[in-house]
Amino acid sequence: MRLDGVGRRYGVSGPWVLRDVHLEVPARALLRVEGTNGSGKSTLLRLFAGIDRPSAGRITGRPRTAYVPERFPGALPFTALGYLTHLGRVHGLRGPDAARRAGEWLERFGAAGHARTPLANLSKGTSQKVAVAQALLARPELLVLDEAWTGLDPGARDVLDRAVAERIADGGTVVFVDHDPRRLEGAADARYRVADGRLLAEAGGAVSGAAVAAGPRVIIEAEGAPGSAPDRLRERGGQELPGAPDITAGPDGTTRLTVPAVHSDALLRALLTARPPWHIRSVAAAPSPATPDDQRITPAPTPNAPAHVHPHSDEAPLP
Ligand SMILES: Nc1ncnc2c1ncn2[C@@H]1O[C@H](COP(=O)(O)OP(=O)(O)OP(=O)(O)O)[C@@H](O)[C@H]1O
Repeated sequence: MRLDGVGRRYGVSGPWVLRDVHLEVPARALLRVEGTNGSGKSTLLRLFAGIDRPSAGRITGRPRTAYVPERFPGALPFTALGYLTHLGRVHGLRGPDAARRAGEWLERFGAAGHARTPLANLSKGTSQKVAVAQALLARPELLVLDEAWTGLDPGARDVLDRAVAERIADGGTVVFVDHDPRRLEGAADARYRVADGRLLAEAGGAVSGAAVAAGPRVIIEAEGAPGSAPDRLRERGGQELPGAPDITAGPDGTTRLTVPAVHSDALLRALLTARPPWHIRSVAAAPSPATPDDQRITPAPTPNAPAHVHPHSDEAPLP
């Protein structure tokens, strides 16, 4: 998708909230948008999402897009499952597929018990789970998240982190706004700031998703507790873990997970906080043509976390 000279103002003579935005949105990338309150982030995300039109310039090459708005219209006359099934059909899924995926996402977010609850009666957090699930249902090529983590419990926040990694591993692009600087910290391929109506590229971003995939990689050797068998992880191709690691058998019964370096912290966190937790044996830079030696960069346990972490009871188990 491409934005050429895009501007937006509300009303014919209102002030320009955004002006002269030029951006090529790459495939397979995570883009972060920052800015102070009222700077125009949500305005930009609504344009990305295709639910608003620019007042100037044009947007071309729109992929299949889904959007989690900053405020979810919760008073619609549906149950949670009915709403998600309906949205699945709107996104082009066949009836039975829509209902199945709707149920799976409610389950994944720990909200299956509210499948038959009317949207208007859901708690704020459960309502937010439904808002996020509707966007993930149809595996969009472009996923637009406007403060989508707000109100989610820690387990659901992890599920969303993993879903973001899955979309990117699947070749998609995710654009997100979040006021917490730790959200997906270090994982964004590019960072932008909206200020004074302009979209500015921040230093440290602007690396393409393809560059992340081809860039430095980290090998984690970990030992799974019974019940988190490596085979099950491998069957799923690691798609539900941060960074969608390649998973193979390591030495001495360990599991070897190879992941782009930018996702390694998130992956370590997911392993250490799994129920039951994984034991990290080693973390090493993957050999590359430039650095042929497999340099051990940290022995087990990792310096920032004990080898065994007793996970918070809200943490989601690994698949
Ligand atoms: N529908 C609208 N009609 C008129 N003005 C609007 C409308 N939507 C947004 N604005 C104005 O556009 C400006 C940018 O708003 P926007 O919601 O995009 O900011 P934001 O960066 O997302 O803010 P926040 O961090 O508080 O969510 C604000 O001055 C806001 O009042």
